[in-house]
Amino acid sequence: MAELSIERLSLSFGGLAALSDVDIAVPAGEIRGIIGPNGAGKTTLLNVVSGLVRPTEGEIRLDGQPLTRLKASEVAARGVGRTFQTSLLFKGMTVLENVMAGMHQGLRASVLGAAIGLPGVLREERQARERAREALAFVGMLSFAERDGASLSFGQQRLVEIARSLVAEPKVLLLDEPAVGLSPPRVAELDELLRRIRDKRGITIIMVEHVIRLVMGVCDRITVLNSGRKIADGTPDVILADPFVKEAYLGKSPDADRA
Ligand SMILES: Nc1ncnc2c1ncn2[C@@H]1O[C@H](COP(=O)(O)OP(=O)(O)OP(=O)(O)O)[C@@H](O)[C@H]1O
Repeated sequence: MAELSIERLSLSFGGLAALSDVDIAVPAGEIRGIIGPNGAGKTTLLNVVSGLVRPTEGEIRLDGQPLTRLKASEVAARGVGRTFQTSLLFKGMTVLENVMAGMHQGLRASVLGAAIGLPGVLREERQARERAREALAFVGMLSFAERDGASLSFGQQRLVEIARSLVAEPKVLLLDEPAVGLSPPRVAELDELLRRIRDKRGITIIMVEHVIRLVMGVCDRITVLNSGRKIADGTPDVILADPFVKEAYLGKSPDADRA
């Protein structure tokens, strides 16, 4: 299990401070929620951690090793996985192939090698398939393996996207609004899936989410951002009782009771 620390992180877009001096320490094996009103900087935070955007200042460390100046592919190779707020699966590819696309470079090369019939790679390709099938079973989507990825509902695609991130065997998984498009019973299943990802796979989870019932139910701790600043950090009970949080987020946001 791995710990992730974010230290004094700041990022400005032109004159706008999207993140200001943000400190977040996520211990190994924790499920951490990141909440805040629209435009608070939550997705920007995930973009900086995953190496898609360079911070103006600050440091990000995985088990003490700096990630801050690495490219996104290098951050992924160190063990930081990611799903996106609105991403869709590749069209014209089956669900299984979509999951296989999440594997590391070496395995992807062998999948390509198998496609053009290179000797010696067929066994590896079978193993890659097996791993992808196992990840699909883990998220409860194995029966969709041979369907076209684009034919799935948005919520189902989000689950497949989680499977795709799992085949890379991340140490830390960043999830951007994984509950979007899920009905309440599916949200309850996602709650259970997140716990299994942590408990069975030993993955630390950092989740940006607006569905408050999910965040309060599954997260060990919650960090609240508002206008790029951290305004609170604590257990769900502490966050629910915090008057600043109520005012900045829970009281005002139409999303607060969306679940
Ligand atoms: N590439 C960019 N260029 C300029 N400004 C940006 C860029 N990305 C984000 N911003 C701005 O940074 C601020 C934080 O945006 P961000 O998307 O991180 O918020 P968020 O908390 O994820 O919001 P939401 O809940 O709506 O997804 C916003 O004011 C946004 O307009």
